[in-house]
Amino acid sequence: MTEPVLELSGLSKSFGALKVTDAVDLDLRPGEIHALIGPNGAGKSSLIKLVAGELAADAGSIRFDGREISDLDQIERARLGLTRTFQVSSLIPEFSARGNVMFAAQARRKSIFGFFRQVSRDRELIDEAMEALDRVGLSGRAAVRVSELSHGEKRLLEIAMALAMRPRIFLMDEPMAGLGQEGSAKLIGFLDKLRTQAPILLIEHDMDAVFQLADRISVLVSGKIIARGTADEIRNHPEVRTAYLGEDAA
Ligand SMILES: Nc1ncnc2c1ncn2[C@@H]1O[C@H](COP(=O)(O)OP(=O)(O)OP(=O)(O)O)[C@@H](O)[C@H]1O
Repeated sequence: MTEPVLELSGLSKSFGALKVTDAVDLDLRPGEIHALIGPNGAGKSSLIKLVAGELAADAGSIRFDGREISDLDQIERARLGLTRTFQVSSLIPEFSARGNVMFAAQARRKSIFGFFRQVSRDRELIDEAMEALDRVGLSGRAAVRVSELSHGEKRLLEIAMALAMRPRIFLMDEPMAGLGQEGSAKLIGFLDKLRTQAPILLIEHDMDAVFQLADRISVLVSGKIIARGTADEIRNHPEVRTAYLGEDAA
């Protein structure tokens, strides 16, 4: 079997008395989409933050490309290609779509951000940004200010920014949120192709998207993985139907 790119074992994190991550084992293999689902407050975002280095684990290990990375900070992990997809809230509204992607491309080069004027003259960064925008179908909107983009376009821009970071894996926290039917369908098609570039750990509440995309699904409840399997296995899993899918599974 192919070696996992990311491997978590016994990962644990508490906030005071609240165990948000409880001895979690999880891996991500090349080419796959591994979805992490669970009710609100189950600890999904916290798990992604632990992997990205935004939170420090209390116990357990995180191996990336076979290397233990628990001691590395967020920036060091980003340099290895382990980054969380940018959030709409982290976009710079007064800059163009292209300007935002250029920032991401520059961050990858480890420079401290510096002045945007300098960045904007860098031909290579412009080309990289345009290529990433083109991949998500936004090249026609490159010069448009972020504040003038639609919500769906902003979500695609986050992915373009992630692409510019040249990640080894994608960590995505609810990429479908706020997208209409058309936007979701477009993004599902895109993520389906994106997995061949880098595997995706996907947190998503849109179960149609999860069932369409995920090779494996892990179900997190109160910080613990209670089930793992293919879409069919999870759909028919009695404990998952009760704990999470509820009436949707009926
Ligand atoms: N920094 C923090 N300090 C204290 N408690 C926190 C902190 N971050 C998260 N929590 C708590 O940890 C629990 C898990 O939160 P988390 O955001 O990881 O859940 P989630 O599964 O992503 O939820 P949702 O689906 O609603 O986004 C929640 O009860 C939350 O209030």
